[in-house]
Amino acid sequence: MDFIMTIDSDDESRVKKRSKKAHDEREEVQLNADFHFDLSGDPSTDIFHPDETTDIVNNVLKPGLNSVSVDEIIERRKLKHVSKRKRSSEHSSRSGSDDDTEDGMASETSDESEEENEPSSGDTDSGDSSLDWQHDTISEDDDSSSHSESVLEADEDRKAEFFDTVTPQDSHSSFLTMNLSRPLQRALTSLGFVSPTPIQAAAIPVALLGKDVVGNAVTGSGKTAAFTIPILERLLYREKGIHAAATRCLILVPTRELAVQCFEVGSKLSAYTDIRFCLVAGGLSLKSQEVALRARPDIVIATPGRLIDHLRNSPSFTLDALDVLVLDEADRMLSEGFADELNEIIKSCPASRQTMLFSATMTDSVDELVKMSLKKPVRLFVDPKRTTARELIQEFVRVRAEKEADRTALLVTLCKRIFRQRVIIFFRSKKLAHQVRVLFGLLDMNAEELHGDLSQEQRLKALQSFRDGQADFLMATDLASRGLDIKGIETVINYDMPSQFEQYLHRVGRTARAGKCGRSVTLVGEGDRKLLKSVIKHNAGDDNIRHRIVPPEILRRWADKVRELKNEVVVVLQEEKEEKRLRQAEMELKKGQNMLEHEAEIFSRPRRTWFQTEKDKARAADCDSDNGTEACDGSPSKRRRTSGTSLQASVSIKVVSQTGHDDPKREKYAGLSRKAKRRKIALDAEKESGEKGAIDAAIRSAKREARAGKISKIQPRTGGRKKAIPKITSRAGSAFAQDLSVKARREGIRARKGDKIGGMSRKGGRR
Ligand SMILES: Nc1ncnc2c1ncn2[C@@H]1O[C@H](COP(=O)(O)OP(=O)(O)OP(=O)(O)O)[C@@H](O)[C@H]1O
Repeated sequence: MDFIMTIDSDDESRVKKRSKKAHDEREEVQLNADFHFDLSGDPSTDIFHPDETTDIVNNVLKPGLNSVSVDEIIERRKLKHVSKRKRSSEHSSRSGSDDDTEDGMASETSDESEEENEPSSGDTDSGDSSLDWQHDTISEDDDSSSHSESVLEADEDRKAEFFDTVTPQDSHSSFLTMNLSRPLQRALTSLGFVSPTPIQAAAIPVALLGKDVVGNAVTGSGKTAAFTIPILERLLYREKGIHAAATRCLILVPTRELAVQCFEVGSKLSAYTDIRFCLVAGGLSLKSQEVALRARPDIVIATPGRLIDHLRNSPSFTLDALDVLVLDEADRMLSEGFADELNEIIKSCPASRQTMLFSATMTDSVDELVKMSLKKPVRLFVDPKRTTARELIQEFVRVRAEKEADRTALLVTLCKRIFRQRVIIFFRSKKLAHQVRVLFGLLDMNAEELHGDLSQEQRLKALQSFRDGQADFLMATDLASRGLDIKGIETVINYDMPSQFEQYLHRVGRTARAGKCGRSVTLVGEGDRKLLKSVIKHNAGDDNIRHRIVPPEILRRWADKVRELKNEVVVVLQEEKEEKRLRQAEMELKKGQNMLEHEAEIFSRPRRTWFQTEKDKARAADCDSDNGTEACDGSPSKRRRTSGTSLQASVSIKVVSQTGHDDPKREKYAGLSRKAKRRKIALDAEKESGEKGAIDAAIRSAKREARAGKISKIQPRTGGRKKAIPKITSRAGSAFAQDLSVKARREGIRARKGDKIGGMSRKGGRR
């Protein structure tokens, strides 16, 4: 069978049209004659020898310390370079030589365009036996896959027992048939959302039933709106007024960028409502978040660490009135070592909540999380097999073992000649992403970077610049691989193959979103054979796989250029480091001055606390430093293993406690009401930790006093006749006193203060 297509001009037409020149520049691409992999070689190498830059880059980028940006340093270097060249060209013209030009790049480009008009003869990878490569790949895989598929089937049966089988009766091809309130309909129209995506059509009615949901669909399929719409619909019916204000929904996401994005989507969808959101992400001002949380926003969108910080240290903030918990990109949160944080947060939520868990990829640890935190969830796997979007064309460029040193030149060649704008490039390490960004800058290519070595401010700025089209390239680590929705990304380039297939899916999922076309290009090293097989196997389209070959003579030209700039990159990094040191010294000075001036005030502030003890924290930090990883970025397998172990440990504790028998704590408080249990826990805590326990208990009690009623609890109207407040005890009574998915013909009705739900009469609304 022939699976891999040759790229010809027709194929290219699926990518957004570029200038004719750019189009003409595309190389002739042929199938590889003898594509052969061995399992050695690591594509994730430095662009330079590691010794040359390790120290420099490791120490260069620290949050908010650079007074002079890397762009300025690059410009400075370029200027120096140009004037040097000018001098040497003057010198050579004086000496009668005409073999050099004023600007190296100009000569390079004109030379290259001449060359590009020539047929690309001499391709080392040309030939016609790519079928063998493909055939070999698929047949090997088939043997092992039959076994794994039967294991999967057994797994599916096991899961079927655990999940709810509710299926919504109507299939919705339009939002209009979902009976959503008018403010929501208006927002959907203004966003241009006419029909729900498959995951939205499946999830919204079920979520309105109040069921727990596990949602899985391919990247870019609209999962964010799938959980936001039902939440907003419900909140329109919440009780209102100053005493009713409470945080009723919590959306947890793994990265700060995703939190910001989710906040934007939520704000747009709630534009015509009075529902208030609050963004609680790390890296942003703690103080202003505290102030915002004090006002008890309806929905909090948070990253786990920062949320815990507020739970522990913002006295008025509590999750006691929470009705809905959303875990978005749950597998990423677990793989990034947030298992303990998630446990802590879930413990702080009322058991009566509705929980929705969404991700494009599901892992075993997510299964465990589902088991421990969801109640008989409805499983909505819109796309059961792990696949890419149908509209995605996936290209692969082979990097032979002996050509690994030219990987960067290969990337530069692709970006100079073919993929020139709206390109996101993924790297395994922050260091490499930064180096290549500097190199692109020196090559006059407009690039930004996005990874965990930058301050939050720098990260958001880079993202905005790329969104706005000011930067053509975004150099990113896997920090950006999840969930980010940037309009019009044409190409995703994987500088190196990620270590896991899920990671690959998320990376390439940054393009070809919401039914649009897109292209991914992956540089495949000799050691990536296994993953390449998975990718080809899970390809969703019919003929979406391509093998691209870069003409070697052009590659050679760019490789020379990259080598030439090597020292320049090192100098830029060195200058950056010096800038940073200077800035740090300034900061230390400022810090010292502040201490002298405000010592009394600073020491009078209460110490912030954390859910882990200092010992636990140190242990976790030790693990991190052993693994050479940093939170929230990159994802070397070792860290993943550690997190996995930690999750398993915490999961096993939790699972035991669910079964009930081996948990002494559960035995101790068995049979008590929730309120009595809390009181007892508070007393115990007080006994255990003396004064600190007393303070904590006092805070808990204050929070309890300030807690608002549940959404459906009707408060007496002020000024009017008092009505009896219905006592609601059950889960269904709290958040979903009625099945909101079946409310008939009530479009256009806004919830009003005092309206009743749950089958009770409504004032001013047709039912
Ligand atoms: N019903 C709809 N009609 C048209 N466009 C939609 C609809 N729902 C969502 N979109 C658009 O689809 C894009 C992808 O949505 P979203 O980011 O929610 O996808 P996702 O499934 O969460 O992706 P990922 O798995 O990568 O996080 C967004 O630009 C969004 O505006």
